[in-house]
Parts: sequence; structure tokens; C-alpha cells
Amino acid sequence: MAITLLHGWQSWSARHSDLDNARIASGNMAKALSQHANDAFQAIDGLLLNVTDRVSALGMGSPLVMEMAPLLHRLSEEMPELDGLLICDELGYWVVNSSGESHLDGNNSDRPYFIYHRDHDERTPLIGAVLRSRSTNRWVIPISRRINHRDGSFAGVALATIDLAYFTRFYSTFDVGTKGSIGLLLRNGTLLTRQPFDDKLINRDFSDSPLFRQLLPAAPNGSVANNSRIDGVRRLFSYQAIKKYPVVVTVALSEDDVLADWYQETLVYSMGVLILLLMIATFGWRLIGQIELRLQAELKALKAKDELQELNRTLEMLAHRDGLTGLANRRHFDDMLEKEYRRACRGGGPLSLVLIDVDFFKQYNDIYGHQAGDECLRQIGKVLKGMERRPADLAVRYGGEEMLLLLPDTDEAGAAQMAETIRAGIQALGIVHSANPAGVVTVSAGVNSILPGRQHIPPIDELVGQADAALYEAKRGGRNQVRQARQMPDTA
Ligand SMILES: Nc1nc2c(ncn2[C@@H]2O[C@H](COP(=O)(O)OP(=O)(O)OP(=O)(O)O)[C@@H](O)[C@H]2O)c(=O)[nH]1
Repeated sequence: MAITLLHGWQSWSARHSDLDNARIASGNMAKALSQHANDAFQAIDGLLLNVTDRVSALGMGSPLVMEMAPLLHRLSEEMPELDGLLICDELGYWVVNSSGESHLDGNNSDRPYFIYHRDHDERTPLIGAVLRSRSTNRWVIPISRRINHRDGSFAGVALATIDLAYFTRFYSTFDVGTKGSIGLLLRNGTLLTRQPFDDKLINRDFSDSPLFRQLLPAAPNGSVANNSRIDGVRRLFSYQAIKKYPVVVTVALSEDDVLADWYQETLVYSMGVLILLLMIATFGWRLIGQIELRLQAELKALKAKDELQELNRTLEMLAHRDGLTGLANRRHFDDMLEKEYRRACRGGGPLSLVLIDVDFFKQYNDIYGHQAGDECLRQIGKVLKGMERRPADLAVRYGGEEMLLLLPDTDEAGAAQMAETIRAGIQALGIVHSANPAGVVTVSAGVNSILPGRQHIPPIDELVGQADAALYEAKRGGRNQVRQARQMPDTA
């Protein structure tokens, strides 16, 4: 986006700058060509003034006027732009001309400039529309002055004609592009000549064009872009009016010509930018694809990691659990016992344990079958599990039909109470056992508690060992009962 905007801005400024330069160039050209036209008209007009002064001094009827023919001829020879010089009397008859031939029957009284001078007593030169010369048959621009008799009355006209080719040849030496143009016009809007030359356009009236309607009344020179009335081509148009004579020079450069290089450069740069954008898009596309693939791979890896962690948790749980009862197994108990033992040794309070053993379980298996025995162990396990009342309490299948409850931060009295609750709870299950004097399945329990102090830290084995001894006492005492290690005869 930024590259496209930058390229657009650069192209726009380059176009703007090319048009500005062309405007300056066409303005300068119009100025130079107007100076050229001014010089040409001024030279001819100076000559004309000289001639009119002489004729006025001699008097139009004087034979000396006729003798001016060689002078006029020499003057016209010296000035390449001059087509001819002619003096007419007050009736328009040719008196003398630069060609040296006498045309006594020649009469120009019908020419607009003659009529104008006859009717206007003005001492200024008149530049007229293009004519076909009657003597040379060439296209000419007439420039004329009125000649007066000494009394101020109209005596005739001095006429100089400028060969139109003088301008068209000169203008053709300028390169204004394939669709450019140079124009020489009268201030009244009459086109005198144009480069490229087209004789159909000679004397065409442009007085209602924007140049004559708006631009010239506002300023003697300027530049504007517009569409040509002649061929519809859009051009940068500069004009310059000549101060001394009613003539305007125009230079128009076609926008297409001016911008030809710009079009080509912009095309090449645009192609370059397009290729660059395509490359960036391709790389970007691939990068996005790779990022997506990588994200997918990372997601898969995360999922696999989660699944693995879940599996590990399950495995760990399975490794810590007894398959039949769902209680912690012996291995897990060993770990937890060690941990709780060390905590208790650090001053963490008493550590107690209730060890239970199913009474007459061998007979139960024998009578009801091994599967029923398993189910019985599961029921007993549930009762034990239900006694895990604190987070650190741990119900364990210790081995065979032996289970235990590890009770950190619990003293022996509390543990004995819990043992009694367990015993009563199992009996209350009411699992029929015909070989048990109680008629139902019962358990015997041994309770032990240690409280490591500064003076004495009992060995870890003592906790289970003495609970086992208490359990043995409970069995010996008739089963279905709880015994505490402290109450045993040898520890009392
Ligand atoms: N069904 C079943 N029986 C088991 C399991 N583990 C141990 N036993 C049985 O439990 C019985 C234990 O019997 P003994 O150690 O003789 O004790 P008892 O019959 O309960 O007698 P007292 O403990 O003295 O009351 C054995 O027959 C074992 O086969 C078990 O996971 N499932």
C-alpha cells in the first residue's frame, strides 16, 4: 500500500513538473517569437514611414515619386521578408512599386486597407489580414500607412507586403512536437499563419476564442491548458501580444508530446513496482503459509504435550493406586509416609495410623468365592476412603485384605476414634459372613501414633510396626475391635 502510494505520488509530481517545464518553455518560446515578429514589423514599418514621408514631401502628383521605383526595388531586395512595396494615389491607382514594372491600370481601391486609410485620417500603420499579392501571387501580410497631401487631405496609401512564407519558414525550424503549433494572429482574432501550415486556416476568425475573449483582455501574455478548436488536441497554450503592433504570437505544445517521456517512464516504473509488489505478495503469501504451518505444528505439539501430560497423570495415578479398591497403593504410601514422617520430625505435630485387617477373610473367600471376596474388599475400601477427611489423610491398601489410614496431625486418641468409626462402619455394611461369629464381615484395627520430640525421634518403622502389633492384639482379643499401641501390655 505504502509502495503504491509513494509510486503514485512520485509519478504525479513528475507529471506536474514536466507540465510546468513545458509551460515555461512554451512561454519563453512565445516571447522569443513575438520579439521576432515585432522586429520584422518594426523594420518594415520604419521603411514605410520613410517612404510616406518622402512622398508627402515630394507631393503625390510629383514625377519624382515615380522615380522612386529603383529605390523601392533596392529596399525590397535588402529585406528578405519584404514581398513588395507599393504606392497608390487617392483613387487607388498604382503610382510606383518595388517590382520596377509599371502597372498603370493597377488599382487597389477595393482593398480593405485602402478603404480604411481613405476613411481614417490616422498616422499609425495598419496591419491587415493575409492577401494574395496581385503582383507576385504569394500569400502576404499587408502593412500600410496613409499618405496625406500638404493640406492634410487623403493623398494615397503606402503599402508594404510581408511574405507569409517568411514566418512559416521560420516557424518550421522550431520543434513543437508532432501535435504542437505556433500561431501568428491579429489582435482582432484573425489568424495570419500557423505552424504546421494549412492555407485553409489563413484568415480564419478566432475572435470568439478564450484567447481573445478572456485571456488577452486580462493580460498581454500568459499560459493555459485547453483543447484546441482546430483539432481538439489538448495543449499547453502560451501567448504573447506585441506591444507596438496589433499582433499576437501563440505557442501550443500538445500534452501528449510533453508527457510522452513521462508516460514511458511511468509505465516502466509501474511495471517495476508491480513486479516488486508481486514478489512481496508471493513472499508474504509463503511466509503466511509457513507461519500457519508452524502454528498448526505448535498447536499439534501442544495438544500432544497435553495428551502426554494427561497420560502421565493417569499413569502416575495408576502407579499410585490399587487396581481393586482404588485406594493408594503400598508404593505411594511408602512415599507419603516418608514425607509426613519428616514433616512431623520438623515439629509438625503427631502422625497416626489405623491398620485394619478383615476378620476370617480366608473363610469368606472359601464360602463366597474369590470374586465376592474382591467385592467385599472394594466395599471396605469405600468406607476407608470416606474417612479421608483432611487433605493429608491417606487411605491405603496395604496388602491382601489389610488396609490402613494415614492421619498426619492427628493424635492417637483421635486416630482411635476414627478406627472405631471405621470398624463400626464396616460392620454396618452388613455383608453376610456365616463364618464370622458376628454374622457379617468385620475388621480388627490397630492404632498407633508417634510424636517426634527433641529428646526422642522414633524410627519410621515403629509407626506401622506397633500398629501391626496392636492389630495382632485386637485379633488375639477376639477380633472386631480396635486396639491402640499405647494400651498394649508391654508399652503401657
Ligand atoms: N478375594 C480376595 N482375597 C484375598 C485378597 N488378598 C488376600 N486375600 C485372602 O485373604 C485371606 C487372608 O487370610 P488369613 O491371613 O489367613 O486371615 P483370615 O482368614 O482373615 O483370618 P484372621 O485375619 O486371623 O481373621 C487369604 O485367604 C487370602 O487369599 C484379595 O485381593 N482378594
